[in-house]
Amino acid sequence: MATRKTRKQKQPAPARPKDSGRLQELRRKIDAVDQRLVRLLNERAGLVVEVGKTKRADGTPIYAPHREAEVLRKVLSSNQGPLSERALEGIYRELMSGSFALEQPLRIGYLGPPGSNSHAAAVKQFGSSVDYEDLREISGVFTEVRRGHVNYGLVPIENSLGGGIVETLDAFKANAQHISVYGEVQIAVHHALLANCQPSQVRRIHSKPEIFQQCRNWLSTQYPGVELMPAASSSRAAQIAADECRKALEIGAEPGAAAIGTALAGQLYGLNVLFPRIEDDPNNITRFVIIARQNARPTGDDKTSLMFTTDDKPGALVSVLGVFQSAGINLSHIDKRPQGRERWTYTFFVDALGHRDEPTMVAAIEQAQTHCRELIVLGSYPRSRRIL
Ligand SMILES: C=C(O[C@@H]1C=C(C(=O)O)C=C[C@H]1O)C(=O)O
Repeated sequence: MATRKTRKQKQPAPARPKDSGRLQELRRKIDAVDQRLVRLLNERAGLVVEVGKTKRADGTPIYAPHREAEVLRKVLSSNQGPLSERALEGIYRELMSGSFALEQPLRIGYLGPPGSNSHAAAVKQFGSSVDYEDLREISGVFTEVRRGHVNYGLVPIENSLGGGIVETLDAFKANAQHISVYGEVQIAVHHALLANCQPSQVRRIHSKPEIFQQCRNWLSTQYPGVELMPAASSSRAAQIAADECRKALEIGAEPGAAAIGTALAGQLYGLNVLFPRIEDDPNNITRFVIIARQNARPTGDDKTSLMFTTDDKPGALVSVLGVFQSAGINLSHIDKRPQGRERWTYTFFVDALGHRDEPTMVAAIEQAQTHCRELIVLGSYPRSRRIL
């Protein structure tokens, strides 16, 4: 008996709508513009190579935040659209990242492992043409910058909801003589609950203590009795939770471990997003500082970070702050940490608007010093007004 072959009828491929003549013409024009853009980008790159030679000859730092601020200001002010400022800034940041590779490859240290908020901030600031080194502790970022193993470091300094990041402030106390604040970066931060179980099975949540703080209301409503486990970073927390889940599954137990971190950390370490955006404030912003072994030049719109310990007498702090008030210098940030040697004495951290080379700032710092046991200028750097 002849078997009937069920031959699949070859279906004709669905007809792709033909690009209209208008679309083809527009794309031809885009291709021509791209050719011109590539030539122009390489003309710019050729100049950057020359800048790099000059810098290497006279020892000028490769990364120049004052110049980047100027480039961005000029570019954005000449933009007449329809490209948005955000899009243009993104393109220029990546372009300037490419410049580093042409001048001298840069190595940036951040609080890792990959997938942390520090990682996101570093990539937004320095782009994809630099090398990154993920470090395990904030203090490690300071050490590696100090030792010259990385050119620059990026560390969180404060969060709009939770306030100062104590490890960073303490690391400044330990390294102030050797490290400068060289720049600042602000990023919008979103936290996700990451796990490999059902929401009702979560028993333990790992994260950085500051992140628990930023999700405090959400956690107390959704997970009142759950164990909160501190980790060095949110991405480290995701690694730990993923390991615990794996081990629980191996012995047939319920995987009750979760982490609060970025959705990217979930992807990297194999955890699902149970709940996205669990931060109590949807406009949650973290400010990071770039640390270096050199000082940044003035741009006309700068900040100066100061660290000081006052004399132990009534009104000492008011006297220091009063100096800046009298000089008409605005203060944008104040924080404090226990000084460490004597009980109930504090080290204060203040950001003042202006550059340390400006005469009014020079005079104010000199005057403030007379009210302090010790005052150290941590650095002056371009003020960042944008949230990346
Ligand atoms: C080219 C330079 O080096 C770097 C790259 C820049 C650029 O591509 O425009 C700007 C500042 C520097 O961080 C420079 O200093 O001018």
